[in-house]
Amino acid sequence: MSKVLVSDPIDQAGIDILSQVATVDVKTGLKPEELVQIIGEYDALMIRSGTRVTQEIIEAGTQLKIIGRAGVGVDNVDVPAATRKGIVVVNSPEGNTIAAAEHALAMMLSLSRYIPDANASVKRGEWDRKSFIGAEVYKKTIGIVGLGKIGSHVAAVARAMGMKLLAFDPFISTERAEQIGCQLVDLEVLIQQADYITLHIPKTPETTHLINTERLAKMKPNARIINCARGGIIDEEALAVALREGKIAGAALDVYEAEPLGESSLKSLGQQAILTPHLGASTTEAQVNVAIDVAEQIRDVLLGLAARSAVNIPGLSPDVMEELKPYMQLAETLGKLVGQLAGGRVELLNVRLQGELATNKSQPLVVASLKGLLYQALRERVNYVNASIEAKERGIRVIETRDASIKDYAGSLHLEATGSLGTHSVTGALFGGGEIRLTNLDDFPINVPPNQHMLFTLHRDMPGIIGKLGSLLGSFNVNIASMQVGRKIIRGDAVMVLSLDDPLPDGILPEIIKVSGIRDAYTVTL
Ligand SMILES: NC(=O)c1ccc[n+]([C@@H]2O[C@H](COP(=O)([O-])OP(=O)(O)OC[C@H]3O[C@@H](n4cnc5c(N)ncnc54)[C@H](O)[C@@H]3O)[C@@H](O)[C@H]2O)c1
Ligand SMILES: O=C(O)CC[C@@H](O)C(=O)O
Repeated sequence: MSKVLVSDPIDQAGIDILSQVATVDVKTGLKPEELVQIIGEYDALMIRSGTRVTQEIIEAGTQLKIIGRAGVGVDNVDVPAATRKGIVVVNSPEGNTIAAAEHALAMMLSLSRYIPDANASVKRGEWDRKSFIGAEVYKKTIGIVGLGKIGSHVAAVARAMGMKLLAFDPFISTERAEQIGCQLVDLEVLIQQADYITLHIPKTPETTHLINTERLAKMKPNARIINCARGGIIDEEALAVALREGKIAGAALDVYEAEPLGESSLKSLGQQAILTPHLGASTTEAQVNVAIDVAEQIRDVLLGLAARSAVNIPGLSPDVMEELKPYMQLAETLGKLVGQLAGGRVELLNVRLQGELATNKSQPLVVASLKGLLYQALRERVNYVNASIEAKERGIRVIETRDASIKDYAGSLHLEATGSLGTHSVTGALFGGGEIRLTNLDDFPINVPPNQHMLFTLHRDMPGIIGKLGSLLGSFNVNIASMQVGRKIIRGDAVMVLSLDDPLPDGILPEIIKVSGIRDAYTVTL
């Protein structure tokens, strides 16, 4: 019989499902070294946010087939390490949506009416009605940063409470925002106009310290900010200073840069700060939802079936998967690339299967392309199961075409996306050993393997440009790993594709565009 280790507190409903097919050991509060010691016995590991599943634990898990995260965020799992070992990582993308949204709303009302402090004062035996004069949310402006599942539910409730709704989400169409009743605005506008700012975004390099000293300084003095998303999106030190100096009126946090929250200047603040210990998902309903959702997937995988919400491996039957896997990776890579070239707000994605590939089933490749396209917005929350629904909800129109007559390579995949930066296209094929090659960019022939950090320029094919760009990158200490020019005619328009060893530093892109002959430049992280 299979063995499952449950290393965080999980609702009994989940344990009951696992027990149908496995021996279940519940061992919570294990130290990392203890987990490393015992994980080798188990076929599956089920966790919440308390267990950090590091590469070391994954390496020691020689029998592991699946890691189940009873919740949304898989930021406590080394997903690339699990993927390398063929371990499926599953989550529950929606099980705690309502719980987290309601916690954010509860925080907003608690901040407005000083409920935690008023409650404490009565319990101390006081009857102080003067110190807790609150503010109404009715007719106030709420600024929602991140209009995904949780942000949308917050919007619906806030709207019903008579609030004016602003939202910032660079990956959501204006139409979708309007459907939800939100006016889509720039982050800076939201920051300056909102009375309440609530964050519902993933933590990514772009969102880390999104709320910093400068942005806090631009908020209204009566502004109140709520973070029930991820710690580190707000710079906690900067927030404590802004609250202490009265630059903003209040903050409610459920998540922290380091959890549990240790020494922190936030703790010494008065009623303008409300702190909860990562309780967003802590409702009976949400815990039952996520436990069932994830336990069912662990059970299915242990029975040899597909998982419905795998973060890293699609829920296709093994034979289809085996055949399509290299092309799925190609599609995902091209999706990531074209999504960034077209700008976040993609409206249209055209997926064309070419040559021999045209005879294949297109649906898995379309899904993989969408998963890549949405990765920047949704990170680990987008998977092969929800990619199509997420795209639909974001108003992304998908067109699938096939052209068996295009035979530049045995089989190739062409993606064209239209977004806020215009229309861009990229084609890719698989070379010997399944190696991915980018073979065309915006109709210019190229032949380059994808790289984690890439720079693309559109320029006039004339002497000196390559040298100038190389020197400029050198002056910013950026090392070029490889460079290729694609052109249709000599001294006409051309594209340059550079693979870089390092990410491009902030502020360099405008400098690149200033180089005489360069018309446009795009940076991409794969
Ligand atoms: N406190 C808790 O216990 C708890 C519980 C559940 C979820 N969460 C967290 O809440 C957050 C939102 O979850 P969700 O289920 O709504 O996710 P979601 O994927 O449905 O929505 C996230 C939204 O953020 C947008 N986004 C991405 N990058 C952005 C950026 N740079 N600027 C603005 N918007 C951006 C995306 O387009 C998307 O619409 C996540 O961080 C999740 O981990 C916390
Ligand atoms: O397990 C928890 O309670 C945290 C849940 C939440 O942060 C999530 O990512 O789903």
